[in-house]
Amino acid sequence: MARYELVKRSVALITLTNPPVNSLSSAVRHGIAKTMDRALSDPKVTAVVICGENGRFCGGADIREFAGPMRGPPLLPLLDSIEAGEKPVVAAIEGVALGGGLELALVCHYRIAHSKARLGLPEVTLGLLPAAGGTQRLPRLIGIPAALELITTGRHVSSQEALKLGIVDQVTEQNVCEVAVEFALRAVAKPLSSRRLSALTVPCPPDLDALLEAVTMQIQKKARGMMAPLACVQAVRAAATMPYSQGIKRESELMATLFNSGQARALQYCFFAERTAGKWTLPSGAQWNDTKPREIRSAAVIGLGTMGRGIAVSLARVGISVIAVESDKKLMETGRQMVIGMLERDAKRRGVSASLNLLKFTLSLQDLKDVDLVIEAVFEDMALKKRVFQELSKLCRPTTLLCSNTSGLDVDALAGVTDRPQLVIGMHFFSPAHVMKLLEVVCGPRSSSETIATAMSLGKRMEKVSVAVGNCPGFVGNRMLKPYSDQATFLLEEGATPEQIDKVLEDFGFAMGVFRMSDLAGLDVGWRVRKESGLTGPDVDPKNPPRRRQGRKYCPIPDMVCEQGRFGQKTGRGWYMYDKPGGTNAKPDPLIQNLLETYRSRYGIKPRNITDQEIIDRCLFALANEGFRILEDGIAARPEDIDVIYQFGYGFPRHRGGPMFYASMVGLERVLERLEHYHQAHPDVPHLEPSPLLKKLVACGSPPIQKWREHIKTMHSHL
Ligand SMILES: CCCCCCCCCCCCC[C@H](O)CC(=O)SCCNC(=O)CCNC(=O)[C@H](O)C(C)(C)COP(=O)(O)OP(=O)(O)OC[C@H]1O[C@@H](n2cnc3c(N)ncnc32)[C@H](O)[C@@H]1OP(=O)(O)O
Repeated sequence: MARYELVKRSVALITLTNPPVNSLSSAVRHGIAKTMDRALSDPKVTAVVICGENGRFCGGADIREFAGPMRGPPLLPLLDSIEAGEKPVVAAIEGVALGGGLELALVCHYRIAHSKARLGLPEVTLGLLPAAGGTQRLPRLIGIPAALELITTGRHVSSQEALKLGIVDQVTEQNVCEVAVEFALRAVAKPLSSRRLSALTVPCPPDLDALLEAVTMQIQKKARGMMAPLACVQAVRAAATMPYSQGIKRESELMATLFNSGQARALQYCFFAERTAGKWTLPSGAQWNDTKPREIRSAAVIGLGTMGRGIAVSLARVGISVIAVESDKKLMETGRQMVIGMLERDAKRRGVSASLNLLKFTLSLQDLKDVDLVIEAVFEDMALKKRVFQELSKLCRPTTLLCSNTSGLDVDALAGVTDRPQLVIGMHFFSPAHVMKLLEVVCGPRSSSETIATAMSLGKRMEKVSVAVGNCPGFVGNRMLKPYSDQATFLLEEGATPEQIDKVLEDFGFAMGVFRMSDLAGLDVGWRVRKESGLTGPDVDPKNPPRRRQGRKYCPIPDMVCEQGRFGQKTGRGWYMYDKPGGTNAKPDPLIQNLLETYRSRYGIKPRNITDQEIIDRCLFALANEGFRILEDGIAARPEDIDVIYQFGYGFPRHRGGPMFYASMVGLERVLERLEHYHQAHPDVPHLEPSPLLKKLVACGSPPIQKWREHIKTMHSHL
């Protein structure tokens, strides 16, 4: 796990060998301890270079080890002993030096980085802090303000920025090990005392308290409810105000409070969930690592509404030539200007030139005959989409992939009107598509494995987190949204207000509460869907009992809000009021309060005091319950996929893991008991009836989330 070689007769070259990222597992720590002892005790050795195999210095502590008992040499004393050694040690940083990897580099007396390397202390993103001396050494090296920013955000820096900040001593484009060995030879005669960071005094800004206060306030606003960034601030404060020996104790104490916290577990779960999500398998056995995706050089986007524009930008900025189609000249011109503006702003932010030459705008579908892939993003209307797919099927060459950006319609029905159902797939982007990281890849029963591989790989190329899901109304994300938002509107009937519910959900950590989100998305979208499905509007049978539709409970309040022309932010009124149409500053509206009071008195509902806990339980357990049904229906392959979708598509707080992880943390027995309780109180709400899978898991002793799949295995997969 650490290879030892003697090079240039007197330099010990220690290579970490733990692919893929050379993480500091117990075996690697053991290897470092052994090889360092050998180097320090061999009189032939005058200097040491530490590097990592396969072009990566070190990706930090082995995160998988955090879940079990700690074995092997502890990292902190091991690193302290490297720094204290009497022979110069040089870190040769290639690829990454992250977390414990950078902490290892910081105890080396010199650091040489390759020009393409990235460095950082990302522990905060895992709910932790850099607890192998990072919070004490980095401020001593680069000062409090810069260290505070890097440690509290977990941001990676390029080697060029690291050089400017003073983190590394030299950046090279050559072989970094060879450069480091030469450097080490030159360092042999030089004194080491000034190179031991723990012995340096911290350059302390005069306004330390004001700085720490400002950063704390920023964190409370941006990373609401998260413990780790605040603990990082306290650790850096210790570096500024205490000698190293005390600061390091404070660092360990703060780490101890974070280490076993639910937030750390959730964030580490998210780290692995995100990586697992891309690994799809079909019932046929075809899977992500044995199916070659097609190369996509050219694409077309049909429809230049909000979604189409964002999709066109996402494609063009990764070098794919795009033909954008609109049906009307005026709409096409507006779309063209918007896409060009978005692409230019995006390029400016990234410091690259905008790839405007890759864009073409047209009114004719005929222009699409030679593209590799088409993404349809027209209005959410099945008849219209079918017409488009029929035309595409006639026009495009037989090998062109046909994708739909539908947010919930039947992808297989679209496949059915084409001559190539195996090349049809859903690519469900989230709005705004050039910003949101999530892509649901909706696999129809006839989508071929090559088509799935191509859509997944295209998602990755567009820097999306892509999740393969099965085909059912609403797929995963929007299907789960219904029970969640239904609970919120039922709570309005019973006595809650939109602002109360939103505050509870936002305090839980959601980026936006359900009503604010609905105002942003536009209330008319759901209204149209409800009208089309006969839940509201003129087609509803007047004999239908009030507040019941299709044999179950129905809350007409959202329809009543829409009937008043209140469609959300775009009309300046929705669940809230805004300064103007398009405004974003939501204020409670007395008219909504009146509407709710009138509604309750019309139906004889006596409003009651609803607790925050009830709001959380009913909204989130209904959400997770549908997630269990999605798992048993085989629409998502694993709970991790659902959680990734909710985090990246619906603003679920990452430090809570996602709806399924949250349910597992609360305890499945409690989720089951609460659902049973609420279903008893509302027997006409089927979404509250506990799913068979939830019951089965509880009956099996509530296994950890990573084991749920074993209980779903026998069920049918729709992927
Ligand atoms: C009361 C009790 C008190 C107890 C106190 C206990 C004290 C314990 C003391 C600990 C000392 C602290 C040490 C340190 O401060 C803590 C850390 O270092 S935490 C780790 C910090 N590092 C990171 O966050 C980096 C994470 N990795 C990445 O960002 C990326 O993987 C990468 C390195 C940039 C590479 O990216 P890619 O090339 O895209 O590759 P992947 O991301 O797909 O990864 C490939 C593969 O590797 C797995 N992996 C990556 N990093 C780690 C890791 N650090 N540990 C384990 N595994 C890792 C990843 O999951 C992928 O696996 P695969 O999917 O292929 O199975």
